[in-house]
Amino acid sequence: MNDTTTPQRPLRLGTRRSQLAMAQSGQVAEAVRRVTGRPVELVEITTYGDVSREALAQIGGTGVFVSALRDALLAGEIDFAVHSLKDLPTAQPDDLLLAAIPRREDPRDVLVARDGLTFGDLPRGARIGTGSPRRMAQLNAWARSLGQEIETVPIRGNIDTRVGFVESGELDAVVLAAAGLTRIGRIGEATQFLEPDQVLPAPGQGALAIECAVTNAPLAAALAELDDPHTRAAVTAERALLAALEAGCSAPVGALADLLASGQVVTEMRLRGVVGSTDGSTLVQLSTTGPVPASEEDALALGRGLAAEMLDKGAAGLMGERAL
Ligand SMILES: NCc1[nH]cc(CCC(=O)O)c1CC(=O)O
Repeated sequence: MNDTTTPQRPLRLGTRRSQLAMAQSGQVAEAVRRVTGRPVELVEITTYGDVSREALAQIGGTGVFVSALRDALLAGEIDFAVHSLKDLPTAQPDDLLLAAIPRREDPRDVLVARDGLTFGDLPRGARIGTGSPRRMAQLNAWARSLGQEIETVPIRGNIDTRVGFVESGELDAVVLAAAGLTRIGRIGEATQFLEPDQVLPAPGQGALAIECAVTNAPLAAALAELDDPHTRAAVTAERALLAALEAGCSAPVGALADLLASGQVVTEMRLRGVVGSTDGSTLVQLSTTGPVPASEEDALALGRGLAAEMLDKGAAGLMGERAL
């Protein structure tokens, strides 16, 4: 066990500087202190995604927020890093390990609209800000189904910036992840939680991933105490669906796995997936249920199976689109 005679050096947690990254790193740091009994210090790292003014979709690849943290891990400059799971590319590098995926926050998207409005109350021609093709596709499809007219406006920036477009009156509403607002203490500004039947979240949304080098087995073992197996199974299925569609984080793909229960007893896992054209004219939306995955392979198979059905229904033709 711990050697109590020599003081242990702090564990170094690499984090981006944004308010959201600092909030989630702070929360994980506290949990890691609890399970390891060691001090944890935050090491700030600037990523390309933080400094680039290009639209994310134009930078192209997934993981722009992630690579600088991973470089620091591999260089031994930090001991572990915390990522928003939905920002992680689906392919895991061999030399890095997702040591823990803690229990996830509410995975839903929320609307932050002026004057406390909900989606159905928005006036004709309302301008809704989002840079995400997934959100655009589903918001436009939802509006069509209600006979409503909206305009989706591509924006990016941190949470402050995006909510700021509503406060300034430039936009009628923006759509954000509930989890991000919750982590920075601003979920009270949401005017509506968007139900997954209307807007499926991004694969992995609301979940965090705690990553360390595969070579650091003692740390990986300690971090594993923070893992939530149901969250891990769910996000593994969601990300397998994304990978099998050969889509990246800027693709118009939503996915959500959840547990179905009969009384208190968890019976099955349900996986829902959607891919659509950004104008909302076409959506391929499917759902499947199966036994709660007992292994990573089972979870991968659930996601791949649904992706195959979606491809059968024409999903591939909807994936070429890029935001902006
Ligand atoms: N794409 C940016 C991003 N990455 C993670 C979150 C916060 C929510 C989460 O942890 O899933 C957000 C903000 C948002 O989508 O509103």
